Amino acid sequence: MTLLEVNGLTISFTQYTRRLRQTRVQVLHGLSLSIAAGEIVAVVGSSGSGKSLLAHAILGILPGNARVSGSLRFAGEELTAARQQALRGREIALVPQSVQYLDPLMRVGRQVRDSVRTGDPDEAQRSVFARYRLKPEAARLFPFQLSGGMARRVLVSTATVSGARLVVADEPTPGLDPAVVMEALGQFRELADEGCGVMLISHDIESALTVSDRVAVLYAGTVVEIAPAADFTGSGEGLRHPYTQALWRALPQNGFVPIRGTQPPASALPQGCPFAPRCDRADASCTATQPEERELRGGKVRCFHAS
Ligand SMILES: Nc1ncnc2c1ncn2[C@@H]1O[C@H](COP(=O)(O)OP(=O)(O)OP(=O)(O)O)[C@@H](O)[C@H]1O
Ligand code: NI
Repeated sequence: MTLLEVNGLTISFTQYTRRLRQTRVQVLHGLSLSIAAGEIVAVVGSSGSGKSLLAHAILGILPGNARVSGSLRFAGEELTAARQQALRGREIALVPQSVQYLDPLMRVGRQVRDSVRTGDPDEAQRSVFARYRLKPEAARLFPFQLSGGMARRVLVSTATVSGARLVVADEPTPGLDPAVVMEALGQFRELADEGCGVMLISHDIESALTVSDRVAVLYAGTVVEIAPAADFTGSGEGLRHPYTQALWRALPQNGFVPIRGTQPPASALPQGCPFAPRCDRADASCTATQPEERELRGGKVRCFHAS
């Protein structure tokens, strides 16, 4: 069953120039993806590609100056602002990037109990702490007293007790102990195996692949490819988009081949394909027009040349 459907999501911000003139900068462009119950979809892409904006749009927590178009559907019904508010922290939960999202002045046990939607909050908090190997005494700690690993467990506890059907996990802060990252990923896999849909936002394609079913690759504010995780193998010949292949080949075990150039900023996008300036296969059609998204070999791609 499709839990989440994002269709043609476009987001722009009003910005003021020095002379107080208003300009609009479009930061997400016609972004589409879906997540089924029981599935982990990794959303990967470099800094500034639009991952967090996508998450915030789904949760309905974009800043007030954002203008949004396109459609969001949850369990077959349109996600209006009112419905987002009703479902947030209940059917749709965010696992934020860091403990900074917890209330610094409230003991973490209380914060987890406050997220419980059905049943006895004390019992639910005790059992979720046991499930994630948090000692009962940890409930009395404040966020600043947690180690990185404990913090991740508390954050995932909050989402778990909420009974959410869709979990949107923004990547753990880079620099987190690899063992802690693997543990957090395992917890998301468990939630998906219990029937949740999980959006796993990550910089780190390699670790995300260990638990994901499909991967959506973001570049300069749009999805350039959606691929089954199994396509990330060998020299990447099963992948569809040159950027995805370049990301794959940039990994140490695949030869560390660097990608030349940088992702263009939202305020200075090229007219055609945003990846064209960095792409070996780009020709005149690529620099003239932005490719539409199309289906290819069980995935999706935005590239004229992919076959
Ligand atoms: N409130 C805002 N006003 C204007 N532009 C914004 C705002 N929030 C984000 N942006 C821009 O939107 C783009 C996407 O930002 P986003 O935070 O989604 O990136 P990201 O992929 O999550 O990056 P990171 O990996 O660094 O977290 C960036 O170019 C950013 O500058
Ligand atoms: Ni982000």
